[in-house]
Amino acid sequence: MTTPLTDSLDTRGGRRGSLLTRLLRRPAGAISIGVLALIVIVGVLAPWLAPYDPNFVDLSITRALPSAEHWLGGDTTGRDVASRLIWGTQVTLWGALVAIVTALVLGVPSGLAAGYYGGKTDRIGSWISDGLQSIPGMVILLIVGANTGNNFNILMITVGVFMAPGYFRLTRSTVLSVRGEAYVDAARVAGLSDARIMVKHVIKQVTAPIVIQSALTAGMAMGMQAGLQFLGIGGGTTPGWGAAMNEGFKVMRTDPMLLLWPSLALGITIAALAVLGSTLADVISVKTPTVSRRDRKRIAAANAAKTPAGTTSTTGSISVAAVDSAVRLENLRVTYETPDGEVEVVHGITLDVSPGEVLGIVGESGSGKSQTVFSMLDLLPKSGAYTADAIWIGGEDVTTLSKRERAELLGHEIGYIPQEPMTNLDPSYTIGFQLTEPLRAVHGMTKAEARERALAMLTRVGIVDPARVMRSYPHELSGGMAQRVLIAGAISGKPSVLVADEPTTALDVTVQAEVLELLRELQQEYQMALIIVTHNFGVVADICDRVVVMRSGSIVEIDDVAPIFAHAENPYTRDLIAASLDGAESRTELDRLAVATQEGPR
Ligand SMILES: Nc1ncnc2c1ncn2[C@@H]1O[C@H](COP(=O)(O)OP(=O)(O)OP(=O)(O)O)[C@@H](O)[C@H]1O
Repeated sequence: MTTPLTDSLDTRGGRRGSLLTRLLRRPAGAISIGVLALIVIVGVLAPWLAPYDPNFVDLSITRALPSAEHWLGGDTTGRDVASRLIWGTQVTLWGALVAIVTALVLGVPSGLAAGYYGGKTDRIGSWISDGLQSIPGMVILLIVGANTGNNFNILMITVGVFMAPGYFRLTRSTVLSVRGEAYVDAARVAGLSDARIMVKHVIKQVTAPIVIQSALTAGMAMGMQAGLQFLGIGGGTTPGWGAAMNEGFKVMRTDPMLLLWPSLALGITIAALAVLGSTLADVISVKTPTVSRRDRKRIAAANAAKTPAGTTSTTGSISVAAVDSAVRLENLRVTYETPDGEVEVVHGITLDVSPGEVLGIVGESGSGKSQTVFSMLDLLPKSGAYTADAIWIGGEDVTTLSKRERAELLGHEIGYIPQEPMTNLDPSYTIGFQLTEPLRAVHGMTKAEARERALAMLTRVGIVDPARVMRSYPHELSGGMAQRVLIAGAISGKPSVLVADEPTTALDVTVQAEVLELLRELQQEYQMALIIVTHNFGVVADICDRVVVMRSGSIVEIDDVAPIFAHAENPYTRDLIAASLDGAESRTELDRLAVATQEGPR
């Protein structure tokens, strides 16, 4: 049976032009960009625009007033003020660029590593960053200046070093928030390497705050540079604006214009950078795509619907030989480091899944279902750890493999379908990119091959207009469509085991039935072993061959579905069945609802 598509494209939002276009639409953005563009043009074209050599002395124009030959007059030693100001633009911009590039090169990669890897990397990075911030920068600059003959470039690199902690902290905190996003875990599950995830899914989120920070940092770097030159450090023969301010300051009473021109140039540039920074912040935050309110409500309602309960005991079952199992866990234990010490949350469970079998892992919230599958996928968070006598996947004990070899199984041997489809898709990329990226990076397909496979998979999971969906962003899809997209992604690598963690919990009731039907069809078509984590015995009744019942980190019962429903041995299983089926729509009821939805007006 083919699965009809009942979800519709939600076309809210969409693209609103490039960043530059959106900036230019705002008066503050247009003015600041215009001013800065003019300053950059003056700086770059200084050799052609400046009418005189900035250091050429013509005593006849000493303290001369503005004239047709010397637009801003002459300074106290007979040099052309306009030429020095124009060359000063180039020097000031260059100094700011050196400082920003230094700060970026030091701060961003270290912030990325600290946020992404955490642990020791984070601690060391944070110590260095805090240490740098506690050192009085000006004292170090004076020492560096004294020891390098006031070398301008070295001084600006030093300024950049002291600005690096700003980038480090910004990048680290942005990465920490992105790192927890489900779509980053989804990218790992799809088999992408850390480096690729960092480049494609993390750096993109960090770019916007860094651009804003750079606009503000440029102003600060110019201010520091001018301050140093004002103190007579790092000026040399280079006529920077700060050096010009120093000279003007000395004759402020008699020739105030000599102080006014460089101060104006510096003030206008820093103000334009500050305005650009805040407009950028506005524009970028407006653009960020988000999950629609309807989908947020749906996800929140589904999460709230989960119910708790409580008991213990441990059992295991081996139905086939290890090498013949699609998956077999032997004596799996999962522990977490907590402030109160180590806590064991899965207590030595043993279970197996045969090729082509659908196994349900059922239990109340907190019973250890997710920890069990995360251990299987090697995706426990950093504070968690597992031990097992063996974990067999595809006839191989994967506990003997390295972390990297384990990661290579993801996307190839094991596919994963998450609980909340929306949060598992990166809002910054089109569906097409997110489907083709693992196919190209993990399966080595060409762009065309990956696109063809992705289109075929989308068609297979019941998406009626796959080309259009490929061009869409996640926020343009409904929850059901997003889940179909994730299913398409999970099976596109043709895994032999598919793990689905509460795949229907976040979906509308009518869509739940369709998605379960689709999973069953795909499992039979591809002859995959399907492990389905659920708290709902209704799902078990619909789709599973065998069921593992978990409670408080232990298995209380394992059996085929029919005998479990007919005469479950454990009272907890019987309670769970009663609780799940009471008030939950039966398969027939779900089918009836789905048919009514397809037939009736939408
Ligand atoms: N990061 C963590 N630190 C400490 N304990 C944790 C952590 N994550 C999970 N646990 C504990 O592990 C136990 C099992 O959690 P698990 O997520 O496997 O439950 P579950 O059965 O999948 O429930 P749910 O259906 O709510 O996801 C719970 O008691 C939970 O509190």
